Amino acid sequence: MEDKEVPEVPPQRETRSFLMAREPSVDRRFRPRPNKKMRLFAQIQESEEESSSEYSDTESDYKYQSSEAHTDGGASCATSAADNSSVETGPQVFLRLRPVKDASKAYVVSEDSNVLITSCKVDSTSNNVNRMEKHFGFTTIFDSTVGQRDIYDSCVGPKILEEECVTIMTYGTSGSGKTYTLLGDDVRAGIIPRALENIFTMYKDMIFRAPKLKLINGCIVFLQDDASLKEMQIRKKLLDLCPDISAHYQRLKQVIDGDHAFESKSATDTSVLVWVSFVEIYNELVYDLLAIPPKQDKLGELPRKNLKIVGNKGQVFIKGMSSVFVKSSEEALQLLRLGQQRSTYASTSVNANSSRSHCVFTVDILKYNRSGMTTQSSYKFCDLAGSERVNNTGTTGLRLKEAKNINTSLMVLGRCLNAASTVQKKKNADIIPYRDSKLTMLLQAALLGREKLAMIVTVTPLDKYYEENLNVLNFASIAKNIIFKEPVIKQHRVSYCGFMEFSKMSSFEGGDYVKELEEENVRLQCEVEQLKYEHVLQMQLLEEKLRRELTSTYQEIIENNKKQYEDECGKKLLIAQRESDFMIASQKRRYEEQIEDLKDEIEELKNPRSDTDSSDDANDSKSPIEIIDDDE
Ligand SMILES: Nc1ncnc2c1ncn2[C@@H]1O[C@H](COP(=O)(O)OP(=O)(O)OP(=O)(O)O)[C@@H](O)[C@H]1O
Repeated sequence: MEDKEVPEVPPQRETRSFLMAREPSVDRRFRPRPNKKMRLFAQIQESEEESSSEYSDTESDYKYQSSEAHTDGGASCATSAADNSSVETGPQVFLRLRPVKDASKAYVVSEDSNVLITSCKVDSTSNNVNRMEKHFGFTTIFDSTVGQRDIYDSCVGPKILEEECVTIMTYGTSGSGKTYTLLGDDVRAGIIPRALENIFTMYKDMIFRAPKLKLINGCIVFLQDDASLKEMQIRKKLLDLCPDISAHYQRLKQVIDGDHAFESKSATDTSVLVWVSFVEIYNELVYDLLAIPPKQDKLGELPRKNLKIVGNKGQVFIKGMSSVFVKSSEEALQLLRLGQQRSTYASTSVNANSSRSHCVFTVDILKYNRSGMTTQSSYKFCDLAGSERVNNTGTTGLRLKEAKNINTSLMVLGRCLNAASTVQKKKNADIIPYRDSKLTMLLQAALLGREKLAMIVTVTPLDKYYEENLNVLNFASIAKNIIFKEPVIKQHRVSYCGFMEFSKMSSFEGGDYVKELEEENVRLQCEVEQLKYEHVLQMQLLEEKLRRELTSTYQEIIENNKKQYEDECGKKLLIAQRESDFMIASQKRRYEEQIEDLKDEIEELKNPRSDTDSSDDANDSKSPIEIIDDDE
């Protein structure tokens, strides 16, 4: 059908928009192939040479190092394309359908799982073109029954094994499962935790324990002892800020180990250093999600500094971005969680926990070989914020501003992909407009075909999202049509003359032995540095322990004294109480006696003595006893 409708060389081709469904179908299997494939890289290179200093925000103090040898620890920074292959490559575009109740019948997956056929059965689109049956081709389509393990094995696993520079992005409408695909949940680990586990298992025996090499402003730099120590301190500070995920990590690891059998590499002549960074692009501003907060500021309250994306001679980097040295997948995951806590989420009408920013988590792997060659491979995991309808969803205020920024940057991404896929057709190719948004500036290496690009498109197969899904699918089909004829650079290579001074050594007799000794010396120096650092840490821990012990001893003494004092006081109180009871009792007795006396007195007063006497006399007279007075 397309063969007839699309002329091979259209006289005036309409600029395609990823926002509009393409007419009539976009399945590239049925479309005519251009006779000549584009040499995208060459054209871009040319345009970039002209404009490498044009960025509005590229005031960089970065100096691109030439390929000549540096003597002071610098690199001969010849980014090499030695691993180039001259085959045509393009982005891999996968489709993942989210499991939903009452899935729409408008989406049908072809038997070979490569083509999605859409046709509007219900009246969920106003656009007649959208009602037509359309075919969208993908590298692979994962229906809602496909789990996280298979997604990883198809989309990411092979790329980790190939040790290339890869950008993996998730794209889709809000709530369709982009973040779920990348991160997963407590039990269903996503792509990133699996990739980290894969990387650290693969390089298990090669992981270098001290940060001696670092990617600074796009170049691999050898760190002197003090700089290396500083990196260790930064790393410790950040890890201290991270949430404790040990239980969660153990659960995830168990799941991942059950799902995959990652293999370890054994290369005794290579050391591997792993660094991670995490940024978000929120309202067209770039924020570092792994920045150390200024002192006394709590998490969440830190004043966020907007960072600049800098480009220079094909290298893209974020000026001042934190890159953290990690020794295990757990540490990397801890930092990922920390960044996640700091990134911008909000509740929207379609997702209670919607990402309001584009997040890019990068894992840089630096490999130092005994030969003096250092290579770098990077994995960028990019969680794009969901495209949203803003017109009739009642979105207002900050959410509206966010949604507009998200949609604009996604539109620029669509334009870049469109430019990349059409540039082959025009003699004077359009420059890919990657400078029109922060997102595309950051991802330019992938957009220009210098790094591999894998896109996982997520779709919620419900009737109500039909039109939005068509936009997403059109976007995906544009990406799927890109062909990079120019080879993808698999790894950036750097030779470290200042580090090892191999060139000097090789001219001596027995140079190999000296080389080995020299290398051993560097290794030992690093170990000493590591031990020093661990010693400082141990001292700190010891001091802390001692303080705790002293505190508990003194607390015990204080408690004992208090108890003793209370006992004494109790005794004294008892004695005083007894004394006072005794006093009261004796006083009472005295008063009672006095009362008795007084009563007697009263009695006496009531019955005076005279009466008594007369009565006595009367009694006497009556008495039969006669008193004889002897004296008389
Ligand atoms: N394949 C899936 N299987 C199970 N649950 C899923 C799947 N995809 C998405 N979900 C669930 O759907 C919800 C929304 O997913 P998620 O947050 O990943 O969407 P999103 O595309 O990142 O959205 P936003 O762009 O708004 O951030 C989550 O609760 C997630 O667990």
